[in-house]
Parts: sequence; structure tokens; C-alpha cells
Amino acid sequence: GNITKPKTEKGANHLAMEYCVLFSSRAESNAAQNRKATDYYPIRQEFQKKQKWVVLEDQPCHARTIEEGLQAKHIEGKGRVVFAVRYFKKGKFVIEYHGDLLHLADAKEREALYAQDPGTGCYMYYFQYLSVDATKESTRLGRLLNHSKIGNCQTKLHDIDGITHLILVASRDIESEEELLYDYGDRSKESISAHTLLKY
Ligand SMILES: C[S@@+](CC[C@H](N)C(=O)[O-])C[C@H]1O[C@@H](n2cnc3c(N)ncnc32)[C@H](O)[C@@H]1O
Repeated sequence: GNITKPKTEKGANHLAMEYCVLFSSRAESNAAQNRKATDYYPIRQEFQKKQKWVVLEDQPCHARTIEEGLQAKHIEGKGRVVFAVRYFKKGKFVIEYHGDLLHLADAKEREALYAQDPGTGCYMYYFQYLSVDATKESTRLGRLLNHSKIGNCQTKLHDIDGITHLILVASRDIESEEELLYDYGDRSKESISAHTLLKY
């Protein structure tokens, strides 16, 4: 659909503006058809005021517009990786970590299920009081960024029309041809011994 001008509050920062321009049409068109997680999970009243929980459907045609400036490649020993194919200024929106937005308890339940199949990769990202499950294969690139403690991106929660999105922004200036990396943030002993990549 057409990219519509976002309704942003006065004083909203530039990142928010840019991000809304990219996402507002999708957020609007999704609003009606999205299954709300609140349809499935009872949510504490004070929580509900702040957040609308939704399960976002995969939108490959929008992904092409949104995921501009990035390219996925395959690298021996790392699997798929994502490279910048243009310059990203520090603080700018890079990509959405797109998946199902879940409560922690539901995320843990799904993880236990995935653990039964050793072929399932790790695409569950925990952030404060929620988790985004991007395990399902899709055309979206956010799920393909690899880990580094000294990466060039960082995660942030971003609200668009009351819907929470997990996004990655540039933590420093990123040049074209650089691999996009962020800190998965998992410092638990069990995870580190299961996935040595988390050490670095
Ligand atoms: C969220 S996925 C990232 C995309 C993944 N490379 C793929 O091909 O689908 C997480 C998985 O990527 C791999 N990975 C992430 N960071 C890595 C790194 N620094 N070195 C090697 N493998 C890494 C691990 O297999 C990890 O379980």
C-alpha cells in the first residue's frame, strides 16, 4: 500500500519519525487483521494500558521496502549473515527483529518444545518483559543477524500505534560491506556452554 504520513507527537525524535514512515502503512493495514495476543492471554490491567500484544504476520512484500540497504549471505561456520550495503549513521534504525511477540512464560514453553528438535536454530530473543520468537523461517532479515559482544547494532523496543516492535539500531556508524552484529545478551552459564559463540 501507499506509505502514509505518520501521526507523530511533537518532539518525537528523528529515529521514531523515520521508523514510522516505514512502518505506519503496515501497522494500519495489520491492525484489523492481526490476532492480538490478548485474545489468547489474560494480561494484567496496568500492562494492558501500556502495551497491545500482537502476533505479527509475515509480510514479505513489505519486507522488501523495509529491509532496504541490507543483504544476506552465507558464510562458512556462521551460516547466514547480514551485511550492510549502505552507510547507517549511529542511532538510526537498521532492521526490525520480526517475529511473534510473546510473554516470557509462553516463550519458555515454546523454547522447551524447540529443544526437542536439535535441528531448530536459536531465534528467540528475550528483552525485558517480553520475547520475540523468530524461529519460523521467513523472508525477513532481522532474524539472520549474528552475535558479537562488540557488534554494531543494539536492540530497542519501539512503539508504533500502540504496537510494540523490537528493532535494531546502529550502535555506531556502520559502513557499507560491514557485517551487522549485535549482542544476543545471553550470559547464562548453560547457554554459553551450549553455544560457545556467546563468549565473544
Ligand atoms: C538468530 S540465528 C542467526 C542466523 C543464522 N546464522 C542462520 O543462518 O540462520 C542464531 C544462530 O546463528 C549462529 N551464530 C550467531 N552468531 C554467530 C557467531 N558469531 N559465530 C558463529 N555462528 C553464529 C548460531 O548457529 C546461532 O544459533
